[in-house]
Parts: sequence; C-alpha cells; structure tokens
Amino acid sequence: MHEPKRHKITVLGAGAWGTAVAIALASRHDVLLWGRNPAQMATLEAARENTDYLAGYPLPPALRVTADFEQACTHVTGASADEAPLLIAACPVAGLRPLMQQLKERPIPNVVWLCKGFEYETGLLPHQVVREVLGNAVPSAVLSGPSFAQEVARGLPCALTVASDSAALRERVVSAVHGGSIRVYACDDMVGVEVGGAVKNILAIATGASDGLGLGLNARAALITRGLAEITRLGIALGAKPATFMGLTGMGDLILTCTGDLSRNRRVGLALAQGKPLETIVAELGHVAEGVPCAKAVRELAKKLGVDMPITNAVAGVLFDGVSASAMASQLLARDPRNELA
Ligand SMILES: NC(=O)c1ccc[n+]([C@@H]2O[C@H](COP(=O)([O-])OP(=O)(O)OC[C@H]3O[C@@H](n4cnc5c(N)ncnc54)[C@H](O)[C@@H]3O)[C@@H](O)[C@H]2O)c1
Ligand SMILES: O=P(O)(O)OC[C@H](O)CO
Repeated sequence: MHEPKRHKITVLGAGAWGTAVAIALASRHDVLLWGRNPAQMATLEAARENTDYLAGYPLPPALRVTADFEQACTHVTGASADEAPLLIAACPVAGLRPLMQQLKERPIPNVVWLCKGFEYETGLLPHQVVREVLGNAVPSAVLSGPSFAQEVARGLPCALTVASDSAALRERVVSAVHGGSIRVYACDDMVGVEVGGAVKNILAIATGASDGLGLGLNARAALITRGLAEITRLGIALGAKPATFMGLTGMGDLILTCTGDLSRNRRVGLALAQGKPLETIVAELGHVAEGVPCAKAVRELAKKLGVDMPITNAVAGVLFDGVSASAMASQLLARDPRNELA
C-alpha cells in the first residue's frame, strides 16, 4: 500500500505543464511554483489562474507562487531530510541548460525534469545536459509519459514513468507524485524514457499533417507503428532498453500525442497540411512545440549514427526545407519495401 507522505516541492517553470503539475500536487504537498517573468507571476497570483498558459484551471488555495528564484530554491534547500524535498524543472528543453546553470552553485537535494526533446545545439538528451552542468553528484531523474496538462489540471487519471539511476530518488518521486488520480511507475532507463518522449513529438507532427491532408485512419496507424520502429532504432543505438519503448513513455505517449487534439505538436502538423508557414504556426500556437527543434536535432543525430529515420527526415524536410506536406506523404510511400522487423 502506498504510504502518503508530505513533501516540500518547488516547481521551476510556470508554463502549462509546470502549472498543471503544481496544481495536481498542491493538495497533498507544500508546493511553491516559480516563474521567471515577474509580471506574469503577479497576474497569476492576482487571478489565481495561469491565464497565459493554462486558462480555465484555478490554482488551489494551498498553491503558493513566486517570481523570486532565491525563495524558490530556499524552499527545498532549506528543507530538512524529514520534509523529503523535491526540485522539479518544468521548462522546455531550450531552457534546461540555463536553468541548471542558475542552480549550479546551490546545495540542491535533487532535480527532476519534465521536458521532452534533445538539446537543439548539441544533440544531447536532457540527462546529459543536466550532468554536464551539475555533475554526477546531484541525484537526477526524468518524469515523463502520456500527460496533457489540461487533463492533469482537471484531476483526470494519468500514468507516468520516473527514470533515474538513483533508487532513492525514484522512490522519492513515486512517494511524492503517485497518488490521487496519478499513477507513477519507475525504471532505470533514462535514455529510453527520454528518447521516447522526444521523438514522439516529431511523429505527432507527421500524424497531424497526415490527418490534416485527409489521408485516413489507416495512414495514421501506419505512421504511429512505423514511428515506434523508428524511435526504437534510435533508442537502441543510444543504449536504451528496447522494452522501454513498449511502455508509457514510448508507445503510450506516442499514441496520445499522435491522436489527441490537445497536442501542440499534432496541431503543428494539422496547420502544415493547410500550407501555413512555420513562423505563422509557431506564432499562433503561443506555446512550445518541442517536435520542431527536435526534428532538426534528431535528423542530424540519426545521420551521424547511421540510423534510418525516414518519417523524422520527412517531417524535417517539411519544417525546414520547403517540402509540402503532400509531397512528404508521397515521398514516404515511394520508399523501397523493407523487412518489417529489420
Ligand atoms: N503541456 C503539456 O501537456 C506537457 C506535458 C508533458 C510534458 N511537457 C513538456 O514540458 C516542457 C514544458 O512545456 P509547457 O507545456 O509547460 O510549455 P509552455 O510553452 O506552456 O511554457 C513554457 C514555460 O517555460 C518557461 N521557460 C522557458 N525557458 C525557461 C528558462 N530558461 N527558465 C525558466 N523558465 C523557462 C516559459 O517562460 C514558459 O512559462 C516541454 O518540454 C513539454 O514537452 C508538456
Ligand atoms: O502538447 P504536446 O504535443 O507538447 O504534448 C504534450 C505531452 O507531451 C503529451 O504527453
């Protein structure tokens, strides 16, 4: 039986996902939500709602918010071991390195990140970025899986996976997050969990484009299935465990993001099918769509590693090389036949 315990938690990043996670945890724990924009945080406090990133979901009275980074850090660095502190980084991949640099000289107890992607400039996974900046001494974990912020903020059921090579941190994350309508599973395959979370966003763009072109449900199922093969090939080349890709952060998140209209990445694909330019799509979205920078990073990484990733290459062609969505579909169909399990 899961023993509920009260934790001191700081969530760094007040976008859609950081806000939803803070809302979900605030009824059980002492949670402080930090955002880097003082004006936005003042509005959030006044309205008790994140109108910029998660409109329509009131903050519970127990949830405290701040734009003061010092206060956000002290909430966990000043906590006793008995208060089992947890530091959660809820920024996009592009913000992870700067955020870790801000934390570098502080005695943080641990760090758990929620972002999904490869660092654009370096092609590194989030755990590699964190270790490059903080070293190996700080226990670190990734929390990922099929989870739309709006549903989590509403308290609807959801299952996530925490991956870490620290058994103690895995236990702490399960202790803090598992409960209510959230189930948390644990594993030690950080590479597999991060690769699944990153590449599914590219495939959601592909599926959105296919659906936007009206190519049908058969095409959608084909893209999801062959997309999973593509994710698995890259993951194995990077040292992941193949079984991870059949789990929540592989197949689970891939299905959700490719089929759920709440997905920003899927919406990018739907808009590409209408022929909209990428700059317009990104501006209209107003939120991060990690699949866009990730497509470029993964195309380069796969080329370097000699991993065949035709759907990723096709998506990158539409995003960055001026290929139309319909030409992308034709190019994928025209590829030579291959053995399904190769
Ligand atoms: N929204 C979801 O449903 C969801 C679910 C699971 C995972 N995620 C992942 O979580 C990450 C964040 O997504 P989101 O939905 O919150 O994005 P968002 O666009 O809603 O918000 C991004 C937030 O990050 C902040 N930010 C950007 N750079 C920062 C930095 N250097 N330091 C601090 N804050 C910074 C922005 O100010 C903004 O508040 C992404 O990697 C996304 O893939 C999102
Ligand atoms: O809205 P998206 O496409 O960034 O997807 C959100 C989550 O990653 C789904 O698990």
